[in-house]
Amino acid sequence: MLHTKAPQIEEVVGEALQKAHHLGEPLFISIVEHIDDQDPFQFFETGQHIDQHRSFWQSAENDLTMVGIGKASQLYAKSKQRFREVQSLWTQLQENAMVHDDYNKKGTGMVALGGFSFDPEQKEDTPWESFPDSQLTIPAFLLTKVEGETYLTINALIFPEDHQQQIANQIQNHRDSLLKKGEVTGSLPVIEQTFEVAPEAWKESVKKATEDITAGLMEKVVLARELRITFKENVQITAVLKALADTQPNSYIFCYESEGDHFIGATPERLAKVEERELVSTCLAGTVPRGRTEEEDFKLGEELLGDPKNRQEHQFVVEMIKEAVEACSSQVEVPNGPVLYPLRNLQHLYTPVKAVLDQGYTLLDVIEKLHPTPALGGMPQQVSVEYIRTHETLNRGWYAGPIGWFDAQDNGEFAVAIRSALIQQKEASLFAGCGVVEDSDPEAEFAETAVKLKPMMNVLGGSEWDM
Ligand SMILES: C=C(O[C@@H]1C=C(C(=O)O)C=C[C@H]1O)C(=O)O
Ligand SMILES: [Mg+2]
Repeated sequence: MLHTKAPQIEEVVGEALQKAHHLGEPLFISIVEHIDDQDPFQFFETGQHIDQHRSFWQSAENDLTMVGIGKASQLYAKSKQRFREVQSLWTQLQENAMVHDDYNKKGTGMVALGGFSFDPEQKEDTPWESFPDSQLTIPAFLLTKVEGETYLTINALIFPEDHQQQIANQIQNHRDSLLKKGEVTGSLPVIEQTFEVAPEAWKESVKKATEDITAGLMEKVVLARELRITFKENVQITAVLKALADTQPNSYIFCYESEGDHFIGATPERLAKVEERELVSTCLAGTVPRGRTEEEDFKLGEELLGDPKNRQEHQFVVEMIKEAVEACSSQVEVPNGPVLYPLRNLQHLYTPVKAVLDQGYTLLDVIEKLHPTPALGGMPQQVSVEYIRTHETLNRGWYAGPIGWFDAQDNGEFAVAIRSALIQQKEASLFAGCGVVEDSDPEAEFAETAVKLKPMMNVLGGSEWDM
């Protein structure tokens, strides 16, 4: 990879064309510029006129926002080896790339954004036809807000037969229209109908799972259920996204647009983050609602910390993550017990795991080892995933799968896509699951999933909705 100063787009395209001719194959170009402050939601909104393939990511710590418009290239892999395949496609793409970047900030330049489905062995497509087993996009235009500064990356794949002027003009025009100032004006949707998919059968399945656990089949399994909504009109996605960001602190705000469908959510759960080889993973499992008063809130939190059933749910996650992290890193630090992680509608048990990633491993290697953790699959991993495949009637698609990004400097972060919805024009499917252990009570687990649906319901016109 070649690093030089950011020159005129036309010059870069010309230079890339010459090289592409010489090589007889396409060449990837990436140009990073420092720009004036730009509203990411407006950028996302304007981007729909350029390509209906967009992505949005805001970290839970709110220190990194990225908005991708269009696709300069994509990484796909279908097999069980999908994480490795994506990694090797990524390495290949970087070999033939010309990068013009004066800043070298994380999340700028060549960045891949996207995700993976929960279970690549799930045969059913509906309703996830637009979201393949893995889809990572290197956007044509990427807005990055990091360390209080704003950057725009232009990425393009230049083919030997391309026309210099035409390509340069097109890039320049799109760039200029994306950076025009304006307001996001859309409104939140109005619900026509909500439909809870088979609640009684779901409670039965929780009961059956507790029996199977008692019989020794496994120790924990996460079972999810679905809520379907129809709206009066097509959902205005930017308004929903902005409302999520406004109402869900301490959460990753994400949206992936693929062939007109949107997968959107506000998840609190980090899977793994790597920055300059420092690895952080997170154990998040065990749940109670927030209290209506400060007193009630405190009481609920204390009860959660002392509750054996929730502690057990959590402990399985800690054990598995610790083992997976130890397999690829050193100096692993795990606190002795969990603390509370407060969200707007619920509070969880939280244990961070820190380590230094060993040479030779990448973020995707870590994701491969971790996914799915017992927070989304169960314990043991293989048995619980198969149990979900056979007993859960919904198709998880990207729900509970790893979503995130990585850049060419091996920085990156993945979260698990919970507290989320698949939105298809006037329809939405919301998903929520819970960790079932031996002492789980079906009614209580049902109530827990209802609270987990709240963050999405509240921004989808369901503010009156209560369990
Ligand atoms: C599966 C979900 O959440 C997971 C299950 C939790 C639990 O059962 O206590 C808590 C956090 C997540 O690990 C979901 O929100 O859909
Ligand atoms: Mg739970």
